[in-house]
Amino acid sequence: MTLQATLTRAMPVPEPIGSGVAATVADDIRKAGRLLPPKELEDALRTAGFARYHIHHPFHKLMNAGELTKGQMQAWALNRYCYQSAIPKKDAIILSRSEDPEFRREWRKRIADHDGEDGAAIDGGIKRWLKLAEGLDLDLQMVQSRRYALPATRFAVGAYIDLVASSSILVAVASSLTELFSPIAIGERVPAMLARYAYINEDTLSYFTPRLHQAPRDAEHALSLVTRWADTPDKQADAIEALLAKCDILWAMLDALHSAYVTPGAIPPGAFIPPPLQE
Ligand SMILES: O=C(O)c1cc(C(=O)O)c2c(n1)C(=O)C(=O)c1cc(C(=O)O)[nH]c1-2
Repeated sequence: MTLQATLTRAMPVPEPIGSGVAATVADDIRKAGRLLPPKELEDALRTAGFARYHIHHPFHKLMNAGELTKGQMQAWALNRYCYQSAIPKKDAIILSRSEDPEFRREWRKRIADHDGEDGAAIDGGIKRWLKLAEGLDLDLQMVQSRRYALPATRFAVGAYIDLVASSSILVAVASSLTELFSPIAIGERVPAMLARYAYINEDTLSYFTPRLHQAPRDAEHALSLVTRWADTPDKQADAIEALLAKCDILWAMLDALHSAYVTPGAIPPGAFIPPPLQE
């Protein structure tokens, strides 16, 4: 099935809700000291997380509206490579923190998804992301060096690594729950990119095809663990706050892109400079 066909069967997009709800739900749980039943915790995570998800960011809205220049699209791909390449490292940290072989067996699939398998015979997400970068005419060595990423991108990615390394394993796992929403983001982004940017084709976007089944598989696993492990009101609040912290990390990366590449004259010294006259 083509990527486009897969996406036409994608899930409906929920309406965003006020972010005030997201900000207070963890506090309310802590204050009330009432343990939510698993289904209510799941609903709270979904509602609070989606309200703060990067799908609502102005940079994503510009992208989906077909309003990014090619240089801005390149900046997005180059910066997001930093995130993509850090994902298997943060998953290795999470693996290393568990004593449970069953947990590790399931979680290590995430590393294979990004690093590839069978001596790289099966491409992983990192290689597929580079294919996207190549399709956007970026120099791959420049992308892989990560040297030209924005300072805030590097700080945001570092914050994700620090979060999973320094918190409880519950918080580390809960922080991955933005994956509940990534199929919605991909479902909007891919058809928009194919329709609105002449230089982008399905081959360039092949990164996203496996994500449409990997992300729901991973999110369901993480959600079942979080709803089981969060067995006190404080742990439930910790899980919600972890998801919101991760939303902030994703949001900060897009803030950085918007500030550097949409505002004229704001590219930080040393960061990627789009070639002139690219539209
Ligand atoms: O395209 C997106 O909007 C998007 C979002 C996210 C996310 O929400 O964290 C991930 C991805 N993609 C993705 O491709 C991916 O591999 C991934 C791993 C993780 C994670 O936190 O473990 N998030 C995401």
